Amino acid sequence: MPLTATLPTRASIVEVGPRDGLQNEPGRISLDDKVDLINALANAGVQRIEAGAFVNPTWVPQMADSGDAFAAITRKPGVSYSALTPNIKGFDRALAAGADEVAIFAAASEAFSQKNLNCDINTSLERFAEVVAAANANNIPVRGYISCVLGCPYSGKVEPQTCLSIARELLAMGCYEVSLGDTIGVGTAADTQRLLACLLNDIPVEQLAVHMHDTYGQALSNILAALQMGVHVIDSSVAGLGGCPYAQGATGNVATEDVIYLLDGLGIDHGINLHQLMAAGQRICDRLGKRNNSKVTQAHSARTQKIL
Ligand SMILES: CC(C)(COP(=O)([O-])OP(=O)([O-])OC[C@H]1O[C@@H](n2cnc3c(N)ncnc32)[C@H](O)[C@@H]1OP(=O)([O-])[O-])[C@@H](O)C(=O)NCCC(=O)NCCSC(=O)C[C@@](C)(O)CC(=O)[O-]
Repeated sequence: MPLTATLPTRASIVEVGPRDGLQNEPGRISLDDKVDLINALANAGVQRIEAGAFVNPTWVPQMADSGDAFAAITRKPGVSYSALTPNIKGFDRALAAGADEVAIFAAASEAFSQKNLNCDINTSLERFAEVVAAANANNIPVRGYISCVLGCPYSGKVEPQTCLSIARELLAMGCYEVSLGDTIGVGTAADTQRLLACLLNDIPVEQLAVHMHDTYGQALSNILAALQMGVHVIDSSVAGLGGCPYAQGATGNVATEDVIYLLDGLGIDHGINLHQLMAAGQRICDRLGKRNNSKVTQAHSARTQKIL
């Protein structure tokens, strides 16, 4: 059977570069650069953009100006601009900023929960339930994340069953979708299949997304494994920006440009203009003075000696 026969015909990208990407940048990022990146992503056709995080600013200083970023972007009709909200204080800030959607983020390991949220998993879920109730009251959709689904930087192996029970709780409290994060990019396609096989016993595929970091170079094969199992919402970060401040050595998410190239090759619709996306990714890398981690952009610029 041809590979494409088993795949979805359309996929949706959740662009996390302005949040997951920039949160890990060591240097200062100007508000103008952030806003320019978010606008450029929307203009390239990205319809779901995680534009900031209303977390404790002493924990993640790069996200401290998220309210200013939301105020300064040019909102494109049809685009959802979302933000991370770890607690009710974060939700109130997101609401005031006009976020279209918020995201709560649990971990599949106690050790990571403590490092990332300063509390255990149960306490984090109690806080999230408050956020979801407030979001429901304001008609704001809530996305749930689970970090460390394929391994934890502090405690190692994570069982699919643990992820399933947290996913069930996030959905039961009112999340419309759960994004499965391989936060440290250690999983392989076989691990991804095992995890999804467990979750799909109980959760409709429409409620799952994958969020693959590329530390071990496995992200695209993990995404292909997920597509083969019907998952069609994929988180990615332009130019492969990022990492996780609480997972030392973890590199960025899979580059959005590389996911788009894969989807194009598989004949899966996505609605994003690859050239505009590459230009947006290169511009933020130039401004940050860092290497572009998109293999597609690297190949393209080696061939043409320029972007665009
Ligand atoms: C959960 C907390 C807030 C607990 O942080 P805490 O320090 O335990 O909070 P607290 O309740 O004890 O409050 C301490 C101070 O922080 C303030 N505060 C408290 N909350 C907020 C807020 N929302 N916004 C602004 N200020 C806040 C609060 O008002 C107080 O201020 P003070 O009285 O001292 O002046 C903290 O641990 C935190 O912000 N964690 C988030 C860390 C983070 O952003 N990590 C990266 C994102 S997760 C990730 O990258 C994984 C993901 C999603 O991408 C998926 C994947 O890759 O797998």
